[in-house]
Amino acid sequence: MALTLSGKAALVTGAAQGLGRGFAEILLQHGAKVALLDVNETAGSELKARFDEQYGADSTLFLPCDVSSEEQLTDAFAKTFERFGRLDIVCNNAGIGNENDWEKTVAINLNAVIRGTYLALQYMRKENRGHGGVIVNVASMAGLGPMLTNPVYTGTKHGVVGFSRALADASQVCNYGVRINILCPGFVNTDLLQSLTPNVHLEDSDKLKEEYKNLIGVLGMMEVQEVAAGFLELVRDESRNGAVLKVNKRSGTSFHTFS
Ligand SMILES: NC(=O)C1=CN([C@@H]2O[C@H](COP(=O)(O)OP(=O)(O)OC[C@H]3O[C@@H](n4cnc5c(N)ncnc54)[C@H](O)[C@@H]3O)[C@@H](O)[C@H]2O)C=CC1
Ligand SMILES: CCCCCC(=O)/C=C/C=C\C/C=C\C/C=C\CCCC(=O)O
Repeated sequence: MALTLSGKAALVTGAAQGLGRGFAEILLQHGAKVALLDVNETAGSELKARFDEQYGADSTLFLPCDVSSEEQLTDAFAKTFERFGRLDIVCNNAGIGNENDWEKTVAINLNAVIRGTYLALQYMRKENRGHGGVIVNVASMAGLGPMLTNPVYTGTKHGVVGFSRALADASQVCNYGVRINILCPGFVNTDLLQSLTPNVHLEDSDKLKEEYKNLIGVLGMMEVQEVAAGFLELVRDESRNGAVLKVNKRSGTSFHTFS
């Protein structure tokens, strides 16, 4: 069965640009209302203005939010529920790749995904006030195998995969009425890839840079829309819980594979 998105309310973190923006837009195109959370207030406000023209001002809400702040994330969930009167879809997407400030990377990529998932359950679980729903946690193919230039990033993404799979099974056993799925893209053409800097904790960065280039050669480079289609599948396919969807590209075609 495919979930109907019209009349549903969603929350997407890191929504101002890149993949988060693509996920928010595909939800809007299918009739959902979307709370856009991002730490970048300028980009978030500009996007909200653009979405107002295309989808109407009532369809979105921009909430400035640093997901690594417990107070800000909790407040953003409360404001979303207050505004839309319900919460059905949550995408924990915000992520960074800073290996040098690795504590910040763990705080955003893993701790905030855990907190965002628990907050989502609080609002969506059927035995609370919720209608049930779906959570999509954005990991990476680096959540399934090693990315040599980015060991901390790799660790956080493996953490997202393991945490989300365990909770998906718990949700099923305990009848929460909430599906939890995991999206693992390969390389996508966004600003994140421009933010890679040499890792001060590692030596011989030239060899690692070579590895990185080779990996892009093997996995290819995707555009946001190709990944957004996979995201939509995880949201809409009601038979999917605990699904890990790999999206990558070869010979110009993007592949969706469940593992
Ligand atoms: N671009 C790629 O090749 C891939 C990206 N991913 C994952 O996709 C997710 C999105 O990445 P991209 O769109 O590529 O990156 P991006 O850098 O283009 O966008 C990330 C967004 O998150 C926001 N953000 C960063 N820190 C935040 C915080 N503390 N609180 C709230 N918002 C924050 C940024 O302001 C930005 O709008 C990340 O989790 C990333 O790890 C996964 C696989 C591949
Ligand atoms: C911080 C740098 C930006 C990284 C963006 C990103 O997440 C890209 C990931 C691309 C590939 C992942 C790298 C290594 C994983 C290697 C093999 C995984 C294969 C696992 C499998 O097929 O099951």
